[in-house]
Amino acid sequence: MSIPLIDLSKLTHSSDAIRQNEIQALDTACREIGFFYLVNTGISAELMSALMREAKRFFNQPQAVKNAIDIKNSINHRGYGNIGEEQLDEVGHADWKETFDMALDFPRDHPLVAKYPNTYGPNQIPSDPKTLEVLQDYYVEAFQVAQTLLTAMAQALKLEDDFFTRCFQNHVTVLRMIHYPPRPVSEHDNGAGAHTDYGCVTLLLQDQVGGLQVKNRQGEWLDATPIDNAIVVNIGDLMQRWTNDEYVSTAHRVRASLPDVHRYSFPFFVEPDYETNVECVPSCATETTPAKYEAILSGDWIQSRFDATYAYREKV
Ligand SMILES: O=C(O)CCC(=O)C(=O)O
Ligand SMILES: [Fe+2]
Repeated sequence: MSIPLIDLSKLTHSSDAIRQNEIQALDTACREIGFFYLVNTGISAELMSALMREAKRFFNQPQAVKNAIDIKNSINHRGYGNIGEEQLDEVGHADWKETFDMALDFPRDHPLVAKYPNTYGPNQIPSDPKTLEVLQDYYVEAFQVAQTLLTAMAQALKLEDDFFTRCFQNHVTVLRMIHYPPRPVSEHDNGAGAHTDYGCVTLLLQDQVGGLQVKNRQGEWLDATPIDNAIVVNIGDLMQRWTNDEYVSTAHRVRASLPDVHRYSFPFFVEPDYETNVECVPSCATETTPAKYEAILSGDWIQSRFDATYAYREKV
């Protein structure tokens, strides 16, 4: 089985036949592999390359400048993460990558910050205003893509159109920049260890270097070879739980960079409001397959995954 391709523009097409056909293809992809390429996203090639350019500039700054916004100083997980700070595969080795995370910025006096200080709060921002502007523009456009996708998924699952999107009033969607620098020769070869994502869906923009691999149901690692201007989408654990395991959250990893190659990627982790009650969607439970999981608040789930340092276990 290979990684299917979905055309976002067809998911909202005025022709019923074209739209239904694409929603069906999306549904099949979510059930069978939990990964697909998304094309015609509406995000301009210019914005994608601007993001790539700003990431290079950001990570190329002196270490002290990046450390000034170290994620370790943010209780709500925003800012810069140095090489070795994250290990996605508990049986492997720390990931050879540096990161930057941002989400919606909530002022410290916002009631949600008082209630959930580890989830909501201010960003730690890059000092260059151009970098921030591009990150914010991309965040807005990627979020539009996410809303279209989540609407189509609701339609595929025979739910109200806004079943998922209405849970994004105070959402905690994270835009991450990742830099996989050239690495010294070592027997420890992961760029990012095998893991599943813990949120709803992830939209990943990657450069042309390659290295992302997806484990299919046969247990084979497939290369998610870069396609120009396409975004790689995958289902996360929260969506798998929400759909009673109908939609699958699939293990993936990034092979180590080559000794002289830099790789950049931009996951957009789409995660609903903390207080979203995640319980089996009505169309995914039947008499023969009743709901498998207790209802849980989305934020409690995400936090439990954060807290279990090495919990990003490969499941497939
Ligand atoms: O860099 C990539 O291609 C994938 C990164 C990833 O899977 C993650 O950060 O969850
Ligand atoms: Fe991932």
